[in-house]
Amino acid sequence: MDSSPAIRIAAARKIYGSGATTLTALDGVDLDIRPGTFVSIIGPSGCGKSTLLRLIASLEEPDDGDVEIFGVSPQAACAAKLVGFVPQSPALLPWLNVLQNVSLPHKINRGAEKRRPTAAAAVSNRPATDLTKLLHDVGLGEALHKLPSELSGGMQQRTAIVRALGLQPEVLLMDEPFSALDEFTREALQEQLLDLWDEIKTTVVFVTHSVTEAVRLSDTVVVMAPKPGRIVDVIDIDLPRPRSAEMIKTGDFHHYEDLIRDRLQAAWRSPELPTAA
Ligand SMILES: Nc1ncnc2c1ncn2[C@@H]1O[C@H](COP(=O)(O)OP(=O)(O)OP(=O)(O)O)[C@@H](O)[C@H]1O
Repeated sequence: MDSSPAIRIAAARKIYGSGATTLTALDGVDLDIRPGTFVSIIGPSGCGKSTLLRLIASLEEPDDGDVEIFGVSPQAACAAKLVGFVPQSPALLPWLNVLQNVSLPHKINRGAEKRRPTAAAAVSNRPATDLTKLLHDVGLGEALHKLPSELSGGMQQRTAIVRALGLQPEVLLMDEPFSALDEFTREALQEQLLDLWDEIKTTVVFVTHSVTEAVRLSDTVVVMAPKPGRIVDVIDIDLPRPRSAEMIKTGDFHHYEDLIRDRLQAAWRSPELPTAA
């Protein structure tokens, strides 16, 4: 079996500003993510989680080190629509209804499949996405023809997730997608995301501040620390799937929550490291 990673990050470094205002947002970040796994990134505010996601999404370039997606640069992977992105706020087009919003990327990116690198084409080979079915699966069957202004925050975020999945990205990047939602909506969306992921089995990189969310969703939780932004722990979550809301109450689940909280506290307390200018 091919064990090449879906995402390979090697010695990545990202610096903002210059002179007295230099800030090392990421330093010495190494991370390999296996295809089809669900990886969460957690860490104190300002530790570089979003920056890391932006490097993978080719929205930023590292100042040093390498990022590869299925063996090609993030730019090439994005051109081939290998990468889907769900931002913190759903950013739907207000004049299009739900179905039109989720169909739009598909319409403007016909032919992207042909630009897929061989490594990704080998793992994809999926039938075309039935967007209407996906919308029904996430409980938006009654809302297909509604405008974003007629939707709740949770419905808008579900629309954004289906939109990102429409092009069948091999890598789905999610930057705190549920952070603005109440706890019950958040739990419901976690469940729907897990159901979708179970069906689609894409590689997911998910930024969150919630320990419970990270444990429930992930195969692996990456813990980061600030100053400079760096990875301090990579914890595999060895819990069976499917992970129902009931599992959150079990001792095994609490064990992982406690472990990650301990590592996060250590990350908060970790001393600032000197970085090469
Ligand atoms: N475009 C930019 N210009 C200058 N500094 C930036 C820029 N983007 C991020 N930073 C800084 O880089 C550091 C890492 O930011 P980043 O947004 O990646 O952190 P984060 O872990 O995602 O934070 P949060 O959890 O608060 O969203 C922060 O100190 C931030 O102020």
